[in-house]
Amino acid sequence: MSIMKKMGVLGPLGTHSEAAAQYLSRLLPERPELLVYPDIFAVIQSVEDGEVDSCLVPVENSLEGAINITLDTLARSADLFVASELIWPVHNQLMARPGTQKICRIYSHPQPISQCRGYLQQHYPQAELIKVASTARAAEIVAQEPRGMGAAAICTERGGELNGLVTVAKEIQDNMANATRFFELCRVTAAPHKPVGPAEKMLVICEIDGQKAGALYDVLKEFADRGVNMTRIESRPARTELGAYIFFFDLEVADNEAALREAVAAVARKSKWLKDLGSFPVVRANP
Ligand SMILES: O=C(O)C(=O)Cc1ccccc1
Repeated sequence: MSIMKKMGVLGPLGTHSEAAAQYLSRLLPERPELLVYPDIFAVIQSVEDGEVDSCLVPVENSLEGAINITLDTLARSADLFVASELIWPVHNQLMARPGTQKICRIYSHPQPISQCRGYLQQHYPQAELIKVASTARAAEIVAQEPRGMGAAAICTERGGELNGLVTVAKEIQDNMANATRFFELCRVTAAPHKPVGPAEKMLVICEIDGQKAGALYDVLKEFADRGVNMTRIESRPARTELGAYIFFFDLEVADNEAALREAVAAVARKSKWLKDLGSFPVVRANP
């Protein structure tokens, strides 16, 4: 009998992350059991600690940009690779306890609060916006608040329903093309599962000497000279000193394996350190 694989996600039940993980898990060779954690740092830690075999964490949203906690944790981790990327459409609902009259406090994860900024300014300009660890946690808090306090959550329909909330307004994100990229992360030391498709992208993280003129240009030139297409660049403070930065490069994997390998090796020589987080397939969800 094989032991069931485990996948960590941001909880409690009913988050966008859980919905995305349910979708991805159906495509995997072995469907994992989902385990929920209270914040993204704890989710990634659970893979590093071997409590779970993998995790699914958000990395970037089409309206709001990078999810810094994921990038910072990936930069510091020595032990993880990206097994797949999932592009997940995000639908935000405004939900409250039945009978809620005047909404004056709105809870959610920081990303949906930003994704719905236009709607909130138009309909609830006076409401206090309260950022919590996840959308499902927001629904839980609203369910526990005394009646008549005017609390609402921006959450998934399932997150609200699991907590007895009803929909006040549907699809309140400012742009209907709102999507989030998630990474499925696994431990390098664990046996990898069969990839869900051919490799499309590669993630490389490195620290470049911020004091040297043209240092970033020199690195980008290594990709450009070899015709390697960079699909994303992101930077985060290295957290060592002011002005030191870590760069995240998404590179396209095509029929360019040798060129890609050479470019990454050349960039490694120009970096303080470089980590190859692997080449991975991209799943575009159509739930
Ligand atoms: O809070 C959630 O539901 C999450 O899973 C985090 C999140 C928030 C917004 C977009 C994608 C993931």
